Amino acid sequence: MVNIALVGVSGRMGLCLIKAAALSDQAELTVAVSRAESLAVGKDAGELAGISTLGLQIGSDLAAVIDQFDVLIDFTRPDASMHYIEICRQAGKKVVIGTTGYSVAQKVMIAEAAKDIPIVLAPNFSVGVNLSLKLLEMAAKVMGDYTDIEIIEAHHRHKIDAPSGTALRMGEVVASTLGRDLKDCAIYGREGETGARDRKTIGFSTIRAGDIVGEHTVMFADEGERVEITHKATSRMTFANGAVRAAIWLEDKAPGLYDMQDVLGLKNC
Ligand SMILES: NC(=O)C1=CN([C@@H]2O[C@H](COP(=O)(O)OP(=O)(O)OC[C@H]3O[C@@H](n4cnc5c(N)ncnc54)[C@H](OP(=O)(O)O)[C@@H]3O)[C@@H](O)[C@H]2O)C=CC1
Ligand SMILES: O=C(O)C1=N[C@H](C(=O)O)C[C@H](O)C1
Repeated sequence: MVNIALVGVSGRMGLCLIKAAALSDQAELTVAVSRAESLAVGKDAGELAGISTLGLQIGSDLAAVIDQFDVLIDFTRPDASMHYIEICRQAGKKVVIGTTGYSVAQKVMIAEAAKDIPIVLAPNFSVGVNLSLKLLEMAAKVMGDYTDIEIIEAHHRHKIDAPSGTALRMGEVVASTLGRDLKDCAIYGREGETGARDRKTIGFSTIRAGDIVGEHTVMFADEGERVEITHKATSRMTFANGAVRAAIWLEDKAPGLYDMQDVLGLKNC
């Protein structure tokens, strides 16, 4: 049994993660933490998530309960997450990170922490998106050099980062398959007199509307035909179940930086 700690429990993902951990027969939720100012502190984690009482009171200090878990799952905000990761690094605890929107410097700090502890970092924990990343490699190999590549993503109105972490990862996978660097070829939106399209660019378009859980399409467009690879998430439980699966997978892993492709065994497919 893997003992799991959750931070950011009152967030959209936090609430789903409480349910996913409670439903798992290989994991147990032993720690639930919110920001000190959160109204969730002191409540029962199960009641907060709208399931049965779990007998687990939500706290506000991860370091104080460091001996009570094996793996931390973090779906919060970049700055908060760096704080939680550092606490785990110092205590030798494993971490699953779903937070997106990190700066380049923050990503370097996560890679540094992974020299001391095992970390799974993934912008998307759904099986379908990780399968899509493999399909994108194939599509890029077959059509990428002669098609226009566009990535379109749609999310709910509360999302604070853009493009989504998943869209950026899709762009990185396509760019690296084609021997390009996403930094040099990404176009983040267009306006005004843009000129004709440069074939080597990868375009990103972002929609923020209503309660869309998460939708991604990558288009490989030629004259006369186009291929579109699309993933649509309709429930956040798909991400939460994937994160709990990653936490269980981490149990016997050595320090290092892993992703959901490692967890699903898709790396060498
Ligand atoms: N990898 C994946 O599969 C997925 C990743 N995500 C990512 O997970 C992250 C969280 O998403 P979501 O649950 O929708 O976001 P929410 O805004 O609903 O939740 C974030 C939670 O983080 C906690 N938090 C800690 N510090 C801060 C802070 N300084 N400001 C605000 N909140 C803080 C809060 O919980 P509390 O008060 O309890 O501490 C808050 O509720 C995002 O980066 C999102 O992109 C989302 C879905 C899937
Ligand atoms: O904020 C979200 O909601 C989501 N964020 C992740 C991302 O940025 O890719 C994954 C998912 O699409 C939902």
